[in-house]
Amino acid sequence: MNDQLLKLVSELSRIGQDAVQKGLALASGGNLSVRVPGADEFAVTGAGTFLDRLTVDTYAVVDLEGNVSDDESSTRPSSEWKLHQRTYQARPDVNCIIHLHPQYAVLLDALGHRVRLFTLDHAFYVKSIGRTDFYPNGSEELADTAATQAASHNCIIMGHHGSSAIGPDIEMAYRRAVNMEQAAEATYRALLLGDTDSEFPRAHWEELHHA
Ligand SMILES: C[C@H](O)[C@@H](O)[C@@H](O)C(=O)COP(=O)(O)O
Repeated sequence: MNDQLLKLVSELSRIGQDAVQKGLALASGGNLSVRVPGADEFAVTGAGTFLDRLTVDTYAVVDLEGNVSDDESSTRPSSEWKLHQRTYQARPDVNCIIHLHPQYAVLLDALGHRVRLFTLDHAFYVKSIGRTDFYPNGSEELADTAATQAASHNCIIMGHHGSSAIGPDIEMAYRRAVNMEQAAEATYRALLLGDTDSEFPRAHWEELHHA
């Protein structure tokens, strides 16, 4: 791993810790990846790794063709490496992918409810949410469907499974991931209160995204 990628990996490892503290992934659930902007390879967490126990040795380096670099360590890449690879192929502007298991977002989606955006930050960071049906982890179908959704959404709910949040850098991808789950929790509470349609005012939507 070159120095630039090493620096990004240590920043990403801190995000993994935070995500676990927030309950967005349990045990070895979830996987994270990052690349140096413009690079044709990315570092992805290893299969079965706990996101709050990441070190440089728990990452694998994979190129955009799917070749795993074997000169660094014997770490096997996440079972979801194709999800990361296909998303980077679909979005050259994206340099970080955060796959977590946020419970409110997944539950609402499984029950057929749309996650609504209520606050300025939900609307600004999340903007829109794509979704996929359930496909097994590591499958071509999951990787391809999520990458197709990523062409028009920065946040995706993977049915009965988890989420994928993407961004030009680690901070933006994580802001999107946590705001999507906060919006999902707010939607859940709104439904408990009997509200089925409130959300961030459309009148302010345009100015928000063209500011
Ligand atoms: C069954 C896995 O936990 C699945 O949910 C996968 O998507 C995941 O989050 C972690 O898989 P890896 O440890 O292979 O990254």
